[in-house]
Amino acid sequence: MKLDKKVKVLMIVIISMALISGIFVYINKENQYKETSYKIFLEYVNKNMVERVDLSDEPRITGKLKNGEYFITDNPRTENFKEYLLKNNIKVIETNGSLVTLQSVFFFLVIGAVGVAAYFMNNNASKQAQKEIEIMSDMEDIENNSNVVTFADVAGNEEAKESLNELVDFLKNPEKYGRYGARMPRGVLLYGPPGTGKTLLAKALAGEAKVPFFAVSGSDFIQVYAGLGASRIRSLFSKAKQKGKSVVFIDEIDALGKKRRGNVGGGSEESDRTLNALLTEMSGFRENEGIIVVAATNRIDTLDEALLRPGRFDRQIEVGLPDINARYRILKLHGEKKPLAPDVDLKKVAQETVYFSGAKLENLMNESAMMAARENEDFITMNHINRAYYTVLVGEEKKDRSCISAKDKEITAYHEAGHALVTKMVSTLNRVTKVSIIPSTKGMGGFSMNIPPNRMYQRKKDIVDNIMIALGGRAAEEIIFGKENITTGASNDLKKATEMTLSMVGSFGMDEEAGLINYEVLLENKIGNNDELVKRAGKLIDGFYEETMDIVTKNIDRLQKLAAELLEKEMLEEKEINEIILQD
Ligand SMILES: Nc1ncnc2c1ncn2[C@@H]1O[C@H](COP(=O)(O)OP(=O)(O)OP(=O)(O)O)[C@@H](O)[C@H]1O
Ligand SMILES: [Zn+2]
Repeated sequence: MKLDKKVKVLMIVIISMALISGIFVYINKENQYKETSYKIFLEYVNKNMVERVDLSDEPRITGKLKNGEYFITDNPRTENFKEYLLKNNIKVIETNGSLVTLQSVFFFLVIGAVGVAAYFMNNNASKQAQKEIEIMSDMEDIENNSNVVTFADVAGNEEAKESLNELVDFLKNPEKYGRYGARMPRGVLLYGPPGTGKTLLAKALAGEAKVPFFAVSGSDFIQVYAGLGASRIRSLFSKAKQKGKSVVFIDEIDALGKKRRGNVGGGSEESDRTLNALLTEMSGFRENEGIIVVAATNRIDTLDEALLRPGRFDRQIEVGLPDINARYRILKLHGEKKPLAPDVDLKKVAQETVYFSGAKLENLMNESAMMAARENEDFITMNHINRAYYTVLVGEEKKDRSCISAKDKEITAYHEAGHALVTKMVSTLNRVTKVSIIPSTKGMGGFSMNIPPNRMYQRKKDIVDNIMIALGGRAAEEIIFGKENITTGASNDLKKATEMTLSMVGSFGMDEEAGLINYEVLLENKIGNNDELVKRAGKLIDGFYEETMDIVTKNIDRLQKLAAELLEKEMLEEKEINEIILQD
């Protein structure tokens, strides 16, 4: 098929999309469902203000008030919700989906039809067209200064904030820096685990300097219609230049600028072209124009070095997981506008949320608020937070547990008790803050939450301890139920133990027999193979398992007691666990 025909197909698709989304927006405007929190909705019911509710299985439900207004709120999906409504004299209309979902079904049907039509004309064109459409839709919200974010909205991350703060003055008075002949960085790279506030920091930089914020994501550029990625980059920068001073944010930059390793694994031709366009644009604007490009990635080690050269993303700022103080501040920040009960101890919550990112902490506070609202409580209590903690960590509690046999429950109880027991036995400094055998909807049987002491470095002993903790579940299963009856429940534990053992031997030089050689370097340079490493790690892990079995066997009374308590209460708190384990 010739290119001009492809372009025609694309045009048709884009025009029909524009028409359809026009209709869609129009319909939506007509109805104007007012966003209403569930709590307010209940107030409306109590005040006898609700005329009708459209009941469905959807997560959101709609309805009409007696004053003629339409509203939309969360569907509580409780069993007697309908009865509750009827008792309050409200008309209930059962639908197989609210109007809004009907609209979207219609919407998607039409997209589907257009897509299929395009498919018949040309498979490739349709794929690209779909992508184009996605890109079109997110072009619109590129610029977004409606709710200004400032550094006050970012808790913790003090070093990153300080580093970015220097740039605020530059963004405000670029001329001043020009006068002194100072060269400001064009690009800033924020790197660190997901959800640690990188996007938030970039927004805050723009917010503090009171300049516009333009955002795109590297993943939007994957497999774009040939040449489109590059032209999109150019149009993004020309937009930014029009505004003069601004912050351009590129999330997931690794999708664009992956390290090129020979010919394999690296970026495609297309992403190379996009990356080159980005680099050209970055060196294209004058030094003191007042545009700063901020990029974010979860993995700085996979980035193409071309991106990190001077004059590009030469200022690199790590945005790490929050420590206990930062966690406390993040929790406080997200608890500010929420009615917290006096018994809520955010310091304690901060202690128990090791490895939680800012996003997870925000999620924890939000889940707690949702629970309190669902239960029509006046305040968010510690109990809500504890339950939300569970949800954030492993997913919703499975409500219907009738299908879980007594035997499965027993196995889970011994397995988790095994982890907890070994945690406390290998080091008295380890804390076990919760053990649970409540199954989650994500398919998790239970968990044992332990907090290692805060240390900058991990010692060899710490790693070995952690390997044995991971093996504790399987060891308990084998000792109680016998070699033939061990289960698949330990597969995740074995994965962790294997990873730790491999790094111990292959990366950290912590095994005398294997020596100090780093296997990653060898494999990267295609020297030798990893047979030796695998053999040695396998032998070590078997040894650790034997030791773990020893620990569990010697403490079998404690294991029995823990498991019995777990079977009775389903969830044990730190105090209860310590009482059982530390008795003599
Ligand atoms: N330090 C923090 N202070 C306050 N809130 C935070 C912090 N870190 C994360 N959050 C909360 O988490 C949300 C998500 O964070 P954000 O999107 O900035 O993370 P990110 O590092 O860009 O993640 P990703 O790498 O997944 O894109 C924020 O909107 C905010 O509510
Ligand atoms: Zn386990």
